[in-house]
Amino acid sequence: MLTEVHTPHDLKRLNPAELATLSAEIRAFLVASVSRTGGHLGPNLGVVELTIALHRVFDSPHDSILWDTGHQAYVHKLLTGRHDFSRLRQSGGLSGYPSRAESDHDLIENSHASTALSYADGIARARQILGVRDRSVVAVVGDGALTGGMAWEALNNIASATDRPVVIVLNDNGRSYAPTVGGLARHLSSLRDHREPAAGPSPAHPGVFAQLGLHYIGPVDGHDTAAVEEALTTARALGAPVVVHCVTRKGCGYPLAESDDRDCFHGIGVIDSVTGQLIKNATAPSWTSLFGDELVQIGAERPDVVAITAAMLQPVGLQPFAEKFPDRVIDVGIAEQHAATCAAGLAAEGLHPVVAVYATFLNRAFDQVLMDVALHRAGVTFVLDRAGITGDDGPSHNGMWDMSVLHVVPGLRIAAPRDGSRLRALLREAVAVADVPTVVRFPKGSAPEDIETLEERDGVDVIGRFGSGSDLLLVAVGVMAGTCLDTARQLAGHGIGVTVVDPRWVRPVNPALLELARQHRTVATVEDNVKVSGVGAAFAQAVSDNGIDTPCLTFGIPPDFLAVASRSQLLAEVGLTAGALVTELRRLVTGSLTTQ
Ligand SMILES: Cc1ncc(C[n+]2csc(CCOP(=O)(O)OP(=O)(O)O)c2C)c(N)n1
Ligand SMILES: CC(=O)[C@@H](O)[C@H](O)COP(=O)(O)O
Ligand SMILES: [Mg+2]
Repeated sequence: MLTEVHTPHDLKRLNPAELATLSAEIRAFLVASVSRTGGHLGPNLGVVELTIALHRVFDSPHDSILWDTGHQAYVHKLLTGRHDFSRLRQSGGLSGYPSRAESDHDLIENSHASTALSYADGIARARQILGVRDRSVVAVVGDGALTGGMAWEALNNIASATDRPVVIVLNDNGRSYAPTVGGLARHLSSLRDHREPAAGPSPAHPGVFAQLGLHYIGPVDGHDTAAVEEALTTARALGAPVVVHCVTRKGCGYPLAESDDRDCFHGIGVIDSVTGQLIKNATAPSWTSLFGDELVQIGAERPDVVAITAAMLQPVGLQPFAEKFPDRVIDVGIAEQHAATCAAGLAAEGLHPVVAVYATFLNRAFDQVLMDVALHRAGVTFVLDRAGITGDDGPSHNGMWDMSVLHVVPGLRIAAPRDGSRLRALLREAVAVADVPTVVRFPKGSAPEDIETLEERDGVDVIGRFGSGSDLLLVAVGVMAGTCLDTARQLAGHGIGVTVVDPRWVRPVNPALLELARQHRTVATVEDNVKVSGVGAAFAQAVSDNGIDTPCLTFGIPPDFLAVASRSQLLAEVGLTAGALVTELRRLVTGSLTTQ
């Protein structure tokens, strides 16, 4: 059946029995394929019937179907002619999120949660202004995404006009990774319990959506294609903003996922689809686990240390801390802005909060970090996992902007550990700071072997000396230390003397680093962050401000979005490999040496 569906129109002619067969085939396909590649299996198993119903009732791409976060759009991709999932989230393969380059059925590529309703409001307003009345706007939003503040800013606007229809499909499976938290989760649960057989436009119980003035249809069994179709048909005919509350199960139809109380196989690696076990098990400990382990030890010594997650307790490594100190972990939902300012409140009362988020998601809380935390000199520590190029999770998941945006925050200190031992040490140093915000950032995956310090210079670690002379000072930022040591070894082979240093704290600039710059003919900084206003730029500025005439070279990620590919492929693409650095540095250093 699935092989015969190339466009949504092919769905419209299927009878209920054929639709049931199609659902089963899609589920089998997802389990088989995503087990082989990794990806968001649980969320997509939960929206099979919902997506089929959507594409039978609405006429994409004439009608706009928006996916919040977009990690649950695999079924949408299958129904819009994209059946080759063999290279999912790999270079040349399908993106793990909607992608306009792949299809005109895809509109939102940003995989940051809680944005779809704002897009929907904008599209609906544009169509009203332009007099376009025959194109529906549908936004699929999860219960987790609905815990994000932006979603409520949008709801407030969508509810502001009864003649500007937006169909909001609430995909309520009761979970983000873990069960969704807060008053909203409780309210949705109460709406689910008032399950009404008919999907009438007026609620039997005026829930929050009805109170806002939105029509409410539901709760509807999100795994009953016919029931969802009926509700969507009613919603479409209303010609007004409406919430269709679909109750679904994450991982539906795959018992290993449905019964997984950790996260219902939210995002899996390569697994054995029969046992559910990870096949590619990393050997070295992950950065995340090292952070989580050290924080537990700190928590035992420091009763003032508390931890905050934005609906990602397990992915950011706070599970062990939560098990040990259940009263000192706060899950705010997908609400990074609230997390930052709530942390400022916690700090104001004398606690030391550790806010653990993925680097890319802290972008969302920049103003809160700047004004609510730093302006108030609050001792909050932000731990940024997935910092730098992550790669396969797409352009909006690379954690490549944090050191640029955070460099303008007065007083804020940034640490970039080069290995697990430095992570442990720098985390301790960070939580010891009570009068300014601190940041510790590290990449996805396994931590490298420890890189020992040859000599410590007032906080700057000299980690390598190669060849003779002081031709080049190579400043390695965090995880780039290994690459810089490889680069230095090769440069020495070409007669260039290199000192490799790790500043550990990259903001503020350490005076000892300036002194080292003074002692070398050339300086180069290498960072897994956007070049623009990153560590290299700030260091070059400091060198200049201090009247040091050493030429400074900056190596980082170019300020552009990166395509879907592996981390290693993208590092090569942006020239952050030893080979590329050697070529570039030989040219630049030799050139600058000859002019001196
Ligand atoms: C701003 C932001 N923070 C965190 C995440 C990580 N994240 C991706 S999906 C997800 C849970 C989404 O839950 P829900 O919206 O209910 O969708 P479901 O997976 O249940 O279908 C989270 C926290 C994100 N994508 N964006
Ligand atoms: C969709 C989303 O934002 C998360 O599920 C993210 O994809 C997880 O990333 P990791 O797989 O690196 O934990
Ligand atoms: Mg959910």
